[in-house]
Amino acid sequence: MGHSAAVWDYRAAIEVTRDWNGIVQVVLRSPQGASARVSLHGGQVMSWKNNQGEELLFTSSKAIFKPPKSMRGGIPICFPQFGNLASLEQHGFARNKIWAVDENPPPLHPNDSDGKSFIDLILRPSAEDLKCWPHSFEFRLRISLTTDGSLLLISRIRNVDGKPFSFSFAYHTYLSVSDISEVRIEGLETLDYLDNLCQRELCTEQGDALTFESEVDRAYLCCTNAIAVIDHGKKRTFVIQKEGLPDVVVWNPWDRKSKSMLDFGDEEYKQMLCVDGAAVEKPVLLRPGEEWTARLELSVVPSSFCSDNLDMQKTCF
Ligand SMILES: O=P(O)(O)OC[C@H]1O[C@@H](O)[C@H](O)[C@@H](O)[C@@H]1O
Repeated sequence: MGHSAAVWDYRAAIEVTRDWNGIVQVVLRSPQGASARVSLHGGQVMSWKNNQGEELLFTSSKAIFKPPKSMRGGIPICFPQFGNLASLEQHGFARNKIWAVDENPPPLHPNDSDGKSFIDLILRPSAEDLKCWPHSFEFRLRISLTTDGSLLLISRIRNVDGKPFSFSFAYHTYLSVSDISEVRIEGLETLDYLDNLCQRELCTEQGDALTFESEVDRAYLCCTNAIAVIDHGKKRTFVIQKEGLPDVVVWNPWDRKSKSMLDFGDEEYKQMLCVDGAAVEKPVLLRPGEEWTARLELSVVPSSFCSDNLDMQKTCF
């Protein structure tokens, strides 16, 4: 694979399996026992477990694991469209496609290589994709698990076309929580958001922290680079750090919408919360030959964690 074993032992850190549909899944492991499972279907992270083997991502008990639909849970990739605002299918086609493994990926940055297991997945448009979205691109998704069990997703999208194109994007992250009533998000206070439940009306977050007592479907704009999802029930905090992703989408379907989704249990809204690092408000414009990078790092710390520790730098002004 072109890497020295001291830096990265591909065979020791990665296991390749197949799911019920014969689709390749890749398991990354950290030396301390954390793991992440990634499917070539959608380039989707299906599972992320901490050193104690506890699952950190939500998967619906009614999830359908059959292409071409993406599975309800984990981290689907929304590209080249987020939501249903343009002509493509909801959240774009990337989450429904079979990605390829790059067997010879570019090496990790020397400062970034210590103990990480990683896999590079590639998506290029098929002839069918080009009919509905006529833009040639190469999407490289690097999924890494650090020694301490953090999950790092780096997307590199390159315009390999002769003309510019624009897109929107999200890491649609289904976090597993103890009970939604025990959860709060810090880092979104005072921010403007588009409320998808009110025709994308522009509102401003008023509370000290975001808590949940009904359906929420919002795109927070110009967010800080780090936010915290504090789960009092599990006494743990997800720290979400992002680069190149100005927006954060927060979604919980609550009871009524849950009942309308075939691949979601009626009560499962209590155990999940989607918090997506995203670029949705202003489409990303890529000129021929240009590349766009978006980085998301998810880690978990004990609940004594204080949000003062977060790097609250703005990503846009
Ligand atoms: O059912 P889907 O296509 O996976 O989408 C689920 C939800 O995804 C969220 O990110 C959107 O903001 C919601 O509007 C949407 O309902």
